[in-house]
Amino acid sequence: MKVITAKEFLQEQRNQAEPADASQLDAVVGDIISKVRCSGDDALYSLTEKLDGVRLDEMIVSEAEFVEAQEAVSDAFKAAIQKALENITAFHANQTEQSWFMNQEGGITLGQKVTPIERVGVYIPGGKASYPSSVLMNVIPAKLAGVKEIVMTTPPQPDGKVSPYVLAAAKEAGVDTVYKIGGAQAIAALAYGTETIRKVFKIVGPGNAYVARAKKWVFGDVAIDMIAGPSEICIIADETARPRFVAADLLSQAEHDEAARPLLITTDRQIAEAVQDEMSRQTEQLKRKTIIQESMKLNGRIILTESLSEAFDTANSIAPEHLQLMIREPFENLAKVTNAGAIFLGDYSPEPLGDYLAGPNHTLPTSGTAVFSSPLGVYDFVKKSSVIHYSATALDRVSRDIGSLARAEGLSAHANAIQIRKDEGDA
Ligand SMILES: NC(=O)c1ccc[n+]([C@@H]2O[C@H](COP(=O)([O-])OP(=O)(O)OC[C@H]3O[C@@H](n4cnc5c(N)ncnc54)[C@H](O)[C@@H]3O)[C@@H](O)[C@H]2O)c1
Ligand SMILES: N[C@H](CO)Cc1c[nH]c[nH+]1
Ligand SMILES: [Zn+2]
Repeated sequence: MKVITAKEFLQEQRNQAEPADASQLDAVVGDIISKVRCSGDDALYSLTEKLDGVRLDEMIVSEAEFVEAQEAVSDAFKAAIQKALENITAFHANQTEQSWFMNQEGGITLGQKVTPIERVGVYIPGGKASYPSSVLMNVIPAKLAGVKEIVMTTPPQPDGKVSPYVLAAAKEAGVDTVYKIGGAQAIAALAYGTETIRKVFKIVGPGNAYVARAKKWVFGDVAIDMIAGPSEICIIADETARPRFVAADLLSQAEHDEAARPLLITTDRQIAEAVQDEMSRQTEQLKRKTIIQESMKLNGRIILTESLSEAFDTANSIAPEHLQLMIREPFENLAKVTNAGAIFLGDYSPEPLGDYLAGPNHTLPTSGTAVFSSPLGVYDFVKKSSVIHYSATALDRVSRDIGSLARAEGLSAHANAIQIRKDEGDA
């Protein structure tokens, strides 16, 4: 990976404008969305044949396919899914919100009513790898929020089936229906509906550039969780960090995608060199070597800083999806982190722990959006309504003020709705 100073890195970031292929991506995604809107299921079948190389007879996963999947996965996998499900449920249970009401003198009741979104669509990526863990991370908070119907869509494998791991996780998590459709076409189907796929009210879940662009496109017609970009990891390491661990953790995210971004920020040149060596050595042993090497070359950086404080400033300006603190006193320095999707403290809290099993969500803000957004949670699956009740006496007490405000805005019908009640009370 390229070694640069913090100053050079920040300059490099500023120079990075919109990627050159953005308008081409827009054209491809726009075309897919309009095909799905115009031709519904027919478009889904033909796009799946063209883009995934699979001629589907049926897009809904059948009960027999679920049974086949349960039989295909090992007991060890089932046990691991159970453990992950328990931990994710326990963590997210803390996020549930109740409706609340407050009473004020004179017959006033005010409140906030929390209602689950009725129907949600979950996209699970499936192009380069299959992600049963993402099924749990996206479905469990929706279940805890009380969403009535959860549908899932994911690309078919070359044999026309969905990964048995993904199906087994979907069954465990309580997904209602699974569709074998991927990419922008799946997002369009969830957003606008087709003969088979019913329109949902919110779409959640990560995906590649086509999926992300499609979510941006349909936003407004339907709600979305976020625009999730390629995976990112940023590690702050001081001289106490263990190069073998640092290298392994950087590689763990580099293997997702050529566009993944592994970043190391360190105050120590020797650590930088040792991590470089370790990364080259460990990469040789890994299955997804080509993807890893490409990601390290394109987006991997080792950033040298003068001090730990400069390291934190740099990390905060990156606002990474995952931030690992592999420094002498991680807890004591936690307050210095202002922008990060998830923060991992110490040598024994590697990022994959959070990806699979610790409990917090792994769907996190990427591409710097941690400056304004949060991990996926139960709060993403509810909406709130304000509740207002005034008695006749309570309304009478404020009628003059409302009248003044309404007249100031030139809205006499507003004033009238108040005055008419006052007149009746006075009569
Ligand atoms: N943030 C998270 O929580 C999280 C979790 C898992 C994966 N990820 C990320 O999700 C991404 C998954 O990407 P993926 O590609 O493996 O799976 P994907 O399911 O997102 O994309 C595959 C689909 O892309 C479409 N596609 C491929 N080439 C196309 C083309 N030329 N034109 C139009 N459409 C095309 C196809 O329809 C295909 O079904 C990775 O970047 C990974 O890092 C993120
Ligand atoms: N690290 C990914 C999010 O950036 C999530 C994931 C799923 N499986 C493995 N990793
Ligand atoms: Zn990961």
